[in-house]
Amino acid sequence: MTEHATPMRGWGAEALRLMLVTDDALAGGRPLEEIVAAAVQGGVSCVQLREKHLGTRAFVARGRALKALLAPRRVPLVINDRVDVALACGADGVHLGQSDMAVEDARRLLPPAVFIGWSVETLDDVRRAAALPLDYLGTSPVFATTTKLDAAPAWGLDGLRAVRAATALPLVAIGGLHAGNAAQVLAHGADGIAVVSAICSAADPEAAARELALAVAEGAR
Ligand SMILES: Cc1ncc(COP(=O)(O)OP(=O)(O)O)c(N)n1
Ligand SMILES: Cc1nc(C(=O)O)sc1CCOP(=O)(O)O
Ligand SMILES: [Mg+2]
Repeated sequence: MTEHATPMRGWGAEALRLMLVTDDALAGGRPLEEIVAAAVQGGVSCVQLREKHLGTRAFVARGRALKALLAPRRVPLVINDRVDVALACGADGVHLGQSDMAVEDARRLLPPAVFIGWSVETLDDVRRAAALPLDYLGTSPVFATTTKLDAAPAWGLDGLRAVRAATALPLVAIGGLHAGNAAQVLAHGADGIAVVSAICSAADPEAAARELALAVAEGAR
C-alpha cells in the first residue's frame, strides 16, 4: 500500500478537482500572478507552476510569489518537473513525468507533507504506479492538444476508463480539456481536470475558471 493514509497529504482529493497548469507563453503579455489570482477567484482548486524556459533562480522566485498568493487562499501550489525548486519555494506538491526524477528519489528528498503526482502514458505506467509512493496520477493526455507538442498519444475516453479500472489513485485528466468536455471526462473516471489554454488563453480567466468549476461540479454529481 503506497497511498498515504490522508488523501493528498491532508489536502483531500477535492484539491484535484480543477488544476490550473500555467503557461506564460499563452498569457498574452499579462502577468502570470494576475491570471492565477483571477483563476483562483473563479474556483481553481490547485495551481501547477510549469516553467520550461525559466532559469532556476527566476523559477524559485516565481514559485515563492505564487506560494504567497495561494497559501492564504488555501490553494495548493504544485511545481512541475523540479524537486529542488519545490523545496526552495515551499511548494505543496510536485508533478513528475516519465522522463523526470524517479518518484522514489523525489519521495526521499521531499518532506512527508509534500504530495507527488505522476504522468501515466500507458497502462504499464499505471501498473507500475501501484508500487510507487504517489498521491495522484495525471492521464497524459486524454485528448489531443497543441499546448504540449511532445505529448504522448491520447488516451481517449475509453482509455481513461481503462486507467480508472486499473488504479485506485486519484486521477487528474489533462490535454484538450474545456468546459464542454469536463463533465464527460469525470463521468469516465477522472477525479479532476488540469487545464492550460482554457484558462491561460482566456480573455477573462476568472470567468473561464468559474465555467470550468461548474462543469466539473456537474460531472462529479
Ligand atoms: C496533471 C498533469 N498531468 C500530466 C502532466 C505532464 O507532465 P510531463 O509528462 O512531465 O510533461 P511536462 O508537463 O513536464 O511537459 C502535467 N504537467 N500535469
Ligand atoms: C502540460 C500538459 N501535459 C500534458 C500531457 O499529456 O502530459 S498535455 C499538457 C498541456 C495541456 O494543455 P491544454 O489544456 O491547453 O490542452
Ligand atoms: Mg515533466
